[in-house]
Amino acid sequence: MLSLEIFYLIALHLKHEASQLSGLPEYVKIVEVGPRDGLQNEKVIVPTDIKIEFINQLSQTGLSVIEVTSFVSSRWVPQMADHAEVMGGIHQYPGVRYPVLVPNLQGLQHAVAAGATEIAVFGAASESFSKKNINCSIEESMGRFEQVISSARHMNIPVRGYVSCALGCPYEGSIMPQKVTEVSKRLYSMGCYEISLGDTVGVGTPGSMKTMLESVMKEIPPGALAVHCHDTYGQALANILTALQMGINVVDSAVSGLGGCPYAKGASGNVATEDLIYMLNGMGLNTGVDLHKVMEAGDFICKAVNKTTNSKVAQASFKARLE
Ligand SMILES: CC(C)(COP(=O)([O-])OP(=O)([O-])OC[C@H]1O[C@@H](n2cnc3c(N)ncnc32)[C@H](O)[C@@H]1OP(=O)([O-])[O-])[C@@H](O)C(=O)NCCC(=O)NCCSC(=O)C[C@@](C)(O)CC(=O)[O-]
Repeated sequence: MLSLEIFYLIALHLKHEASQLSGLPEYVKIVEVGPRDGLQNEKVIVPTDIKIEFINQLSQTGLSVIEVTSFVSSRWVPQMADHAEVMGGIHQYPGVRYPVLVPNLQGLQHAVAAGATEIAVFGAASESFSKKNINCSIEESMGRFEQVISSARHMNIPVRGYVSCALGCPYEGSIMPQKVTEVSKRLYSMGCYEISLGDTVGVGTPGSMKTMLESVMKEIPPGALAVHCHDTYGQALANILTALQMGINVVDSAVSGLGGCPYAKGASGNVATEDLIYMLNGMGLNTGVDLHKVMEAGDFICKAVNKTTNSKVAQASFKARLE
């Protein structure tokens, strides 16, 4: 029988077993995307006060970046229609940044009016996905992002850039690493401080991750890259470890493994933040995030949306508590 104490002793033991893997960063920054990516795909509209409470709980876990909502069309993503209320309603804790997704100038204006001080634009390495997700070609999206990034820079608003379908597309299948590199390079050249490479459908493996990163890193330093792995095929942690070994130290994740893009059918949630922290703790890598508090926030949102957690760590801990 595995008691809760034993569960934590194992976690602690793993933590003290300092990393024998070479080339890993000492600190890994986690970008929590649960309130945005995690909830955007939920069919039932989550009440605004639940979203606010969820974000406030996450803010007290040690996370330094929490992506809170997206200023997209509510006709396209109804779940994010309360973006202004969420942005205005959360308690902004010192030391925590609260970026929001913005697809165009209209989104930027609304985000700024609601109090956002950091944004992310989101492009894709797949032509079909770009059309399905933001209703324009890659080339058109680059024109829009140029306007958004230039306006944001005038307001001293840092901009992150996403590149979806970095390891595969739900409509086109495999995507050439050169295409991922080209789109990433353009966003980086426009002024994005960081490029988050999204395995939108979660089809990548450590092999394809390595090949893709080798290509992208010819143009962008690892310090300006992040990975964003959905876990559809159970490869997310292995893919993340590959990225860490290649010098990347920013990883996106969602509490309880919530998430998915409404325009990427068949994709499951993001890598669970709890599972990511457990792995990093076990390798002796610092995140500054309290696993227990993250599990509590995960428990809160899962109960609120009537879901079972996708986090293996949360499941194991819950089971241990029952025994
Ligand atoms: C980009 C658009 C708006 C184009 O949508 P469109 O229909 O082509 O827009 P439009 O410019 O033709 O305007 C049509 C209407 O939309 C309105 N509109 C126009 N812009 C906005 C805005 N910003 N906010 C609110 N409303 C807006 C505009 O005012 C107008 O309203 P109307 O006159 O008909 O009443 C639409 O396609 C859209 O909102 N797409 C967002 C899709 C989305 O949010 N997907 C999920 C996020 S991406 C993701 O999850 C992947 C990621 C980032 O996690 C990484 C990974 O996993 O790979």
